Amino acid sequence: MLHITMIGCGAIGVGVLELLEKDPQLCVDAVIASAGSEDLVRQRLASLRQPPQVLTALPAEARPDLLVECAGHKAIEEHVLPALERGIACLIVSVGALSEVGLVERLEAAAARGNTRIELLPGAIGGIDALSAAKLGGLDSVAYVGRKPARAWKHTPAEQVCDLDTLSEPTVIFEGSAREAARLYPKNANVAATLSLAGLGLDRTRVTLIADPSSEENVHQFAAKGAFGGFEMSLRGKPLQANPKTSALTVYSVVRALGNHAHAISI
Ligand SMILES: NC(=O)C1=CN([C@@H]2O[C@H](COP(=O)(O)OP(=O)(O)OC[C@H]3O[C@@H](n4cnc5c(N)ncnc54)[C@H](O)[C@@H]3O)[C@@H](O)[C@H]2O)C=CC1
Ligand SMILES: O=C([O-])CC(=O)C(=O)O
Repeated sequence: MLHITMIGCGAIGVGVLELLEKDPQLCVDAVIASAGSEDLVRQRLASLRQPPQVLTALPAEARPDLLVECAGHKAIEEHVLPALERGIACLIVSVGALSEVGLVERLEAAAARGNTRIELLPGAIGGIDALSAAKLGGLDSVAYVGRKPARAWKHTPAEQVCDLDTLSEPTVIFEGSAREAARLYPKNANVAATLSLAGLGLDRTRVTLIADPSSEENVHQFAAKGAFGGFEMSLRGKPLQANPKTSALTVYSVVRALGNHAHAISI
């Protein structure tokens, strides 16, 4: 059995814990919550058969097999970097955090010192395997369009671009590089960062973000061209009820990745 510690216990975290109850080969022993939110997190976990322990940091003596981040960009600096230094393998869902200049190199250095690894999870998008394979032959262009219902852009810089409450037609709220998208939209542009890290890089991947008042789905589309040929992908994700910014597929992506570490055959 694999012993896991999870960072963050919000919409993704709770969804992952509920699904993992069905897998006897995986056990989340502890969740790391933001300081001050421990009681709220314990309430969220109360319906689980074996609720994990709630902590605010990984204890010095703890050695989980895996640490999985489902919290947000700040958790990478706060929890993932120190865990890597201690030799704990980490899975990351807040991939947009890697848009901060120098953070990729710091993560690599920490993992090297700890003799361990970091896995960036696909989350709400698919096709990362094909894109990162295509990169080996050389890519010419990768363009990504992320389209979400207007409510998913609440409390983001999109509020300075348009009035989300009265929006009547699809509106482009951002055009630019994946690095800038991930910096400005840390809860909405992780997919843009993932595609760019798998493909042409954070500065050469073009990103368009759209608020669409008539959509009920988080739609992720990308097109790639290169020596391998061409690739177009369109994924219509259902948002999680607990957080309309986040697609349900992100939960399944985390559970799949954890299962692949535990099961005899990974796919
Ligand atoms: N790669 C992908 O496709 C996607 C990635 N994400 C990332 O996942 C993150 C979490 O998503 P949700 O669960 O929907 O958000 P959420 O807001 O429902 O839950 C996040 C939880 O993490 C906790 N948290 C935040 N910072 C923390 C820290 N430093 N240490 C411990 N706990 C912390 C919060 O208190 C909250 O309970 C997002 O912020 C986003 O960065 C989200 C959707 C898709
Ligand atoms: O869950 C999604 O649809 C994608 C998302 O929020 C992100 O890319 O950060």
